[in-house]
Amino acid sequence: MAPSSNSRSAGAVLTVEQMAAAEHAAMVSGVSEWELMQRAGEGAARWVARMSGGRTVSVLCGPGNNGGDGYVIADFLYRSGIPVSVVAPKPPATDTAKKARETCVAPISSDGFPAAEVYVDCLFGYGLSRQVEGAFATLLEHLRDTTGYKIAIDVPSSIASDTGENLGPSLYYDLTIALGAWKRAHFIMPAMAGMGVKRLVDIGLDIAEDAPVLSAAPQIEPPAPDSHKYRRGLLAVVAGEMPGAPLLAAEAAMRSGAGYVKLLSEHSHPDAPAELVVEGGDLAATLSDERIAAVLVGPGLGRDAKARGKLSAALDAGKPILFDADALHLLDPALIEGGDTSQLAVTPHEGELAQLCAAFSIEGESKIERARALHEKTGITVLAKGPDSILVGSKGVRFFNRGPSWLSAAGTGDVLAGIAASRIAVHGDPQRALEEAVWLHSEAAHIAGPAFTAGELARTVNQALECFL
Ligand SMILES: NC(=O)C1=CN([C@@H]2O[C@H](COP(=O)(O)OP(=O)(O)OC[C@H]3O[C@@H](n4cnc5c(N)ncnc54)[C@H](O)[C@@H]3O)[C@@H](O)[C@H]2O)[C@@H](O)CC1
Ligand SMILES: [K+]
Repeated sequence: MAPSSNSRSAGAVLTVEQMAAAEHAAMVSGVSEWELMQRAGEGAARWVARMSGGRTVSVLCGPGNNGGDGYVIADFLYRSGIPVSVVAPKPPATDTAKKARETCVAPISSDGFPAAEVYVDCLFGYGLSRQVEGAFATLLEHLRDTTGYKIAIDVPSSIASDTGENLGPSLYYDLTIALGAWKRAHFIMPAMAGMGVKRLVDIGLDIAEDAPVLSAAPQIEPPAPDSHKYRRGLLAVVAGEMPGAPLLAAEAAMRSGAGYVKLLSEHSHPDAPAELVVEGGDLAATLSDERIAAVLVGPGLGRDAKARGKLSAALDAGKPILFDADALHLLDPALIEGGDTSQLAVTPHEGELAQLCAAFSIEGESKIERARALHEKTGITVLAKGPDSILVGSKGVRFFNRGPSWLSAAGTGDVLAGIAASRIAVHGDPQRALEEAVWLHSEAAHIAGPAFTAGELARTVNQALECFL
């Protein structure tokens, strides 16, 4: 029953089409759908058994193979001595689910909603294709209103796997057990917020290595023993009209690994910390310093002709650049034409991503499609940030788990930009830097506790670094 050891499904985040193709490939290679369902059902049942701790379990089964998994789970639990029953408003519609029901020794009823302490939702998986109605909707409403421990198998039964769209009664689960591979909905808001803890059951699928994946925690290298401030990375933060945002970014950057952070500004900054070097003068001349390893431009920049001139000077310097905030409203095809875009990165939120897509004539139905199209058209590494961040670069697509919701505060985007730019200055790899930045930002928020300010968050990043050394 155990999947083969050369399974390559770990971390992949698939569409329904990719999932069906992976399962089809397994069947072509000689693994039957029944065998896959056994692996999925038994793997999920082991989690359910562990979480139920002897409490009564009710399994809700739908007509497709998600329901089939439900019968396998119920059968496994029953044979393990756990008190379990099944509710299935309709009989199975697939041969494999029929076989699972015929094999299941747990008691099965077609109506009612049994009182239980643990509920396992197997009404619909990635085959959900329309609004949930009738008896299935009634079951989900009961499930929503009960106080029991709720487990979704593969995906919550009213959530569309590719888009995260809600197609029925909306409810919160304590645990969601993905089967074979993650689906996009597992990392799309607001669907992700209703899934509770997420776990993945490997069923031995062989998945293309370039498939999008869930980001794994980075390993951050401490400075080499012979490091000095320039070798550790000199970051230039280009300031503009508003002083606060670049200062926040610089505060975070100083605590994210760069050996030296300079604020390039024509204003005086009496509030700047003593460790931050503030440098005026001609921007193009200053940026020509070959010791500068990376440039951050955008926070507090402004959006007028002068700001555009600064953007242009930064691009002419030919360094790795991170563009954020106002810079994302100024970037266009003419500005980047002829440059090496592989060393450029952007960190747009939803609105800024829409702005970039308009500027670069890009269409896409979802955030991932827009981010991917922007990267493919420009070569720029794109972190579409938010509670459901998606990173697209030359190494492919990375999804992330949700960070603390306390991050929804003014200035936290400037902190993220500072961290990411600092990491670029350290090693020069924009995709790796952005991935590290998402983790550091999120971990810093955990450390900072509730209701932190952006400044407090920026001053916590060095503590977050310690978690990844
Ligand atoms: N195909 C495979 O090889 C495997 C599939 N597995 C399971 O199979 C699931 C996918 O199975 P299916 O493709 O059969 O799909 P589902 O079980 O998700 O449900 C699809 C069935 O429900 C019907 N349906 C869709 N939306 C409906 C709605 N709103 N109201 C009423 N009926 C609706 C469809 O017509 C179809 O009969 C996965 O999520 C996973 O749980 C696992 O057993 C692993 C192996
Ligand atoms: K389900």
